[in-house]
Amino acid sequence: MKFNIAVLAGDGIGPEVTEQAIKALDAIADVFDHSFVYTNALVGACAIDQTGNPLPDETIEICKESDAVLFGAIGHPKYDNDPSAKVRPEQGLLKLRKSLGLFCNIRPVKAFDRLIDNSPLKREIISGTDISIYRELTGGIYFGDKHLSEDGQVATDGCSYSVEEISRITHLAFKEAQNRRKKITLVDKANVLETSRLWRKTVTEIAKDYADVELDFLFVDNAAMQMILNPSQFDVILTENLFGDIISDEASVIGGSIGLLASASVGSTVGMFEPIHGSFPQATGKNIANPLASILSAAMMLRHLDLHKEAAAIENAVEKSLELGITTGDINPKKPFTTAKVGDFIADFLTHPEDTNRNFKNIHMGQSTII
Ligand SMILES: NC(=O)C1=CN([C@@H]2O[C@H](COP(=O)(O)OP(=O)(O)OC[C@H]3O[C@@H](n4cnc5c(N)ncnc54)[C@H](O)[C@@H]3O)[C@@H](O)[C@H]2O)C=CC1
Ligand SMILES: CC(C)CC(=O)C(=O)O
Ligand SMILES: [Mg+2]
Repeated sequence: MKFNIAVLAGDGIGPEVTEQAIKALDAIADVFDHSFVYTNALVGACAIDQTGNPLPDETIEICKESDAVLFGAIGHPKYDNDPSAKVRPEQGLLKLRKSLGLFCNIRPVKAFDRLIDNSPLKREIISGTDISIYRELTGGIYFGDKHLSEDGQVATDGCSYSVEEISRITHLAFKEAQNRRKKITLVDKANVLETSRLWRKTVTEIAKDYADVELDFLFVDNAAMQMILNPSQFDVILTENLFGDIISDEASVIGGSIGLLASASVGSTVGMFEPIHGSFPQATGKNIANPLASILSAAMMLRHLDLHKEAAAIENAVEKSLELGITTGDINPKKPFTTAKVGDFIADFLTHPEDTNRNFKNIHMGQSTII
């Protein structure tokens, strides 16, 4: 089958990790006789540099006309270090999510068996952890009215949620829980925030339609602690935009590195598939960033396109790279492989899964493998 994929590689390590995901997709196309047609488009700091706009209209059009969007990362220190910058790369990502109606961001968090001892958390604490975080993505404080007083002394960010915004992601989260261990934890701050109280009320109402799913509530401060103390208690976590952003970076410690955490952003139109990490500016161009989050995001994209065998093949290849230690320095500091070599291994394993000797030979060929 033929699929049109919009590729928004973005800034920093975005292009390097996205290139590895495309190697994996090309290998899948070979093995399963598909055709992926890629259209590159600008977003973020590189889009500002070239057009003055972090999200050119053309990018939105390309995404809307595609079957799926593969996103890298955006962000650049020249904006992070300039609080008065009027145009920022992050505005491009937020507007993109809004324009494509991507209200639901799904972030799976797993303790990979092979990596359990890489986590700073104890084996007995993280063992068996398998969480699906449902983060609301197009509402809340990231999208509220912003204001800075004329004298620059007071800044305001508004946070609002409607019943409709809460309901649509809540239904998706309950359906996911029905296919998993049938438990949802709503993470909020309902002891303080009006928006959180609306979340509790709305989610409690909707829960009546899903009698087989257990619903519980946790304040976000306690949830942050529970994520470290006892993460395997969680099945599906449902939460608003800001809390989901923070708690999922925290949860990445369980897997051993944020460089492993993939995500799917879905909603009313085309889906977008993106690692949860940012542009990791310190690593730009160094060939050291972990590409597995991007590769696993491509696997989530394939699942969304109903290509389940293909997605499983990528996940299996990632497991193999972890098993053999063909991984970057964040999880393999003693003998790190480069970003590109990890991508080469995954692609080669996908096309020749029975021939580990060949896979090894391929990644040891050419320029030095180990940094
Ligand atoms: N979705 C996106 O495009 C996001 C963009 N950002 C932007 O990225 C820029 C940098 O932000 P930071 O807060 O430093 O977050 P970041 O996620 O880029 O990096 C934080 C730390 O995570 C680790 N890390 C991240 N990606 C990794 C990878 N692939 N392999 C190995 N280690 C990895 C590194 O230790 C890094 O110092 C900022 O401009 C920010 O606004 C931040 C988060 C998400
Ligand atoms: C840069 C933000 C807009 C995005 C972010 O941190 C995220 O989606 O995880
Ligand atoms: Mg984030």
